Amino acid sequence: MKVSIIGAGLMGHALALVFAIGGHRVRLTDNNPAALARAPSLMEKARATLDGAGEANGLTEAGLRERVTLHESLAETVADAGLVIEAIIEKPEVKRALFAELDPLMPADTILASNTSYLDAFPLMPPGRLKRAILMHWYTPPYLVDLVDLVGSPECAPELVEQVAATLRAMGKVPLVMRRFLPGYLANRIQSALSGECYRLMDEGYATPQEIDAAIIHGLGLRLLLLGQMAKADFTGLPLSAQALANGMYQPPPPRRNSETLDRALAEGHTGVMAGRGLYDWGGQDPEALLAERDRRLLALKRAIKEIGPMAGLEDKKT
Ligand SMILES: NC(=O)C1=CN([C@@H]2O[C@H](COP(=O)(O)OP(=O)(O)OC[C@H]3O[C@@H](n4cnc5c(N)ncnc54)[C@H](O)[C@@H]3O)[C@@H](O)[C@H]2O)C=CC1
Ligand SMILES: O=C(O)[C@@H](O)C(=O)[C@H](O)[C@@H](O)CO
Repeated sequence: MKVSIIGAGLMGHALALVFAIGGHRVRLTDNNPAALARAPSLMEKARATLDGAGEANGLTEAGLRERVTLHESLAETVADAGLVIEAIIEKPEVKRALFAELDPLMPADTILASNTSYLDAFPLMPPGRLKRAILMHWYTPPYLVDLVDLVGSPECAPELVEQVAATLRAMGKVPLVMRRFLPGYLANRIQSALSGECYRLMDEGYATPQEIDAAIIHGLGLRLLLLGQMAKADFTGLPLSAQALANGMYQPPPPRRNSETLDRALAEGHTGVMAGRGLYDWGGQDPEALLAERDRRLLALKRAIKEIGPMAGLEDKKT
């Protein structure tokens, strides 16, 4: 399939690699030339890491350069595209403007997808595109995290969503088709609840980022990988779960649209790994080296999980 990706940032470049590994031809664009220019190095670094673990599906460096081409022109990027994936900044009006710009440039039967984390992108799209419009939300890094949230627009036939899901399964991904739009899908909603509590704990001085992550890594993480949260409740015993709810001792933080901890970090330019510092100080380590180290460890963990097999979730793994 001819796949066009708009946005070559943290997600866009990685999605281009995912589809190239899946055997598709990819055209990638970005309205920031520097971001577009950086994409090949980021993709090759990740490809080499995957290849080192036998997870690149035989895609060579030369093959990557051949399968993923960079384009400055939006028209060139989406000409005769079967699937266009929008992976630009999470700002509704910027997405709306892009969809309007794309509309006359794409073939009538192109499937238009958005990688939005939370937005209802369908009202941002031209009405004539909605019959073939979906939300296709990936998790970073998408070449390692297999979950892909899929939501068809209210006008999109379920058969088309299933066709996209089948394409993703053929790429080894795990599409989770939602019956209707819900901001944040499943995993992002759970992650948002978790993040909301983490920001409260930091903002109110209860914990540092390192303490929070230690609690998750040494407390919650192991069981989540094997049982998720619902099967874990079964092992805990549902009476306790119900009693804990009834006791009402845990009150989630009131919904807020900012975090002082995040605001302070951003004000100091600490935007994350790509800037060398976020909530952690990464000691000026090369971002691409950090991403590669993350990927190497995730690959080893993913292999172990696959060998052990989860005891919960959609497939019958309760062995
Ligand atoms: N960062 C993450 O972990 C994840 C992000 N997402 C979603 O994916 C989308 C992209 O996120 P990131 O890759 O993190 O952002 P990013 O900021 O790393 O990349 C966005 C790219 O889009 C480009 N761009 C902005 N406006 C454009 C336009 N009009 N035309 C062409 N290019 C344009 C920017 O130059 C930038 O390079 C967002 O909707 C985000 O919510 C989804 C899953 C995970
Ligand atoms: O974690 C991910 O990769 C995805 O859930 C995302 O959409 C983004 O990280 C988002 O949750 C950030 O708020």
